[in-house]
Amino acid sequence: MPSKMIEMALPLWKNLVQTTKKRILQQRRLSLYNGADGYEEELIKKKLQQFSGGSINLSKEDNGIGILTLNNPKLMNAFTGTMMVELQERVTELENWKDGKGLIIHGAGNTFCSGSDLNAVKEISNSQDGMNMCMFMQNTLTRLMRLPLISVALVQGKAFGGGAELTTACDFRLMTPGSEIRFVHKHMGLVPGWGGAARLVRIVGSGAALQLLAGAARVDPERALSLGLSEETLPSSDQTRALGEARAWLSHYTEGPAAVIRAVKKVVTAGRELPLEDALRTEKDIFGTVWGGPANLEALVRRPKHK
Ligand SMILES: CC[C@H](C(=O)O)C(=O)SCCNC(=O)CCNC(=O)[C@H](O)C(C)(C)COP(=O)(O)OP(=O)(O)OC[C@H]1O[C@@H](n2cnc3c(N)ncnc32)[C@H](O)[C@@H]1OP(=O)(O)O
Repeated sequence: MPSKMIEMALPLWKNLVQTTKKRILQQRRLSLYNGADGYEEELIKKKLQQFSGGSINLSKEDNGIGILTLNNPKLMNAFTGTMMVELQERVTELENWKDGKGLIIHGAGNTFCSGSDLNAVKEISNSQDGMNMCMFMQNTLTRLMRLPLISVALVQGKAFGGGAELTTACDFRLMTPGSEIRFVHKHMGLVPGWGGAARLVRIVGSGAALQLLAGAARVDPERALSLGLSEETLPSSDQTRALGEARAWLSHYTEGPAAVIRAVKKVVTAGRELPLEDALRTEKDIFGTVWGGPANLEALVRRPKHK
């Protein structure tokens, strides 16, 4: 290659290496487990790739709302191995979507998700694979929960096992008439392993969580509302209409500049996860990103009255 071209390409190459390094470091920071925990990511990814079927699809809309579709309707949207890997890839994509403000997770074929694919689970029922799969999914769902996007699980049909756990990694749950959330783990001789128990306790309290897990209880929209597990029961059970209603519900919270909405989610994430002093310091840092920013300056000129 002529030296002039090398000279031109070198800064681009350096930039690419730096961006990739930054991205990997960010993913590690947002994840829970790494090699020090005995977690072998490449090993479990290779294993999961052997159990294929279905897909996880993401569409990013101009209004800043992403629609993540669990797509394996033949198996009630159960998570195959490749779907677990694809979920991780989609979360990475969402982490890099700087215009994003909200996210709706729903299932294809008018049902949410029946947990992990039992055909795959049978093949990885040994302890090493089980632990690695558990850490893989906890890392992915923790990163999902920490996205600077306001997230909603749209529960149509059934959210069972790992599907019920996934709903708890969202900020909000909306249910359609006739749908149900059910932590069936006890009947599988298990407890949640994708972080669903820890998050459920924080959403509904330890007493209610114990009842739902120990009773493998069916949670219909009415009970979910009274427990605070669901925000609202949508009027429609039709797939397309329900998605429209979920969009409209979410847009009340995502209206406004992305920088501000994302900052709101970040301060709440800090408050939810950190000890008070750390949360306060984080809030100060995030405040600094919006103070004197375009939306703030524009509001100072406009001087709105909040009647
Ligand atoms: C740690 C727990 C673990 C995790 O978190 O990783 C899990 O999630 S374990 C999985 C927990 N989920 C289940 O045990 C669900 C079992 N399935 C059912 O209870 C029913 O299928 C139900 C209630 C979801 C749907 O019942 P319905 O009568 O409406 O439909 P079908 O039973 O005919 O289901 C259609 C078709 O889908 C297959 N199916 C459903 N769920 C799964 C699954 N999780 N894995 C694999 N396959 C699943 C079902 O077998 C039917 O296929 P067919 O070829 O007709 O048998």
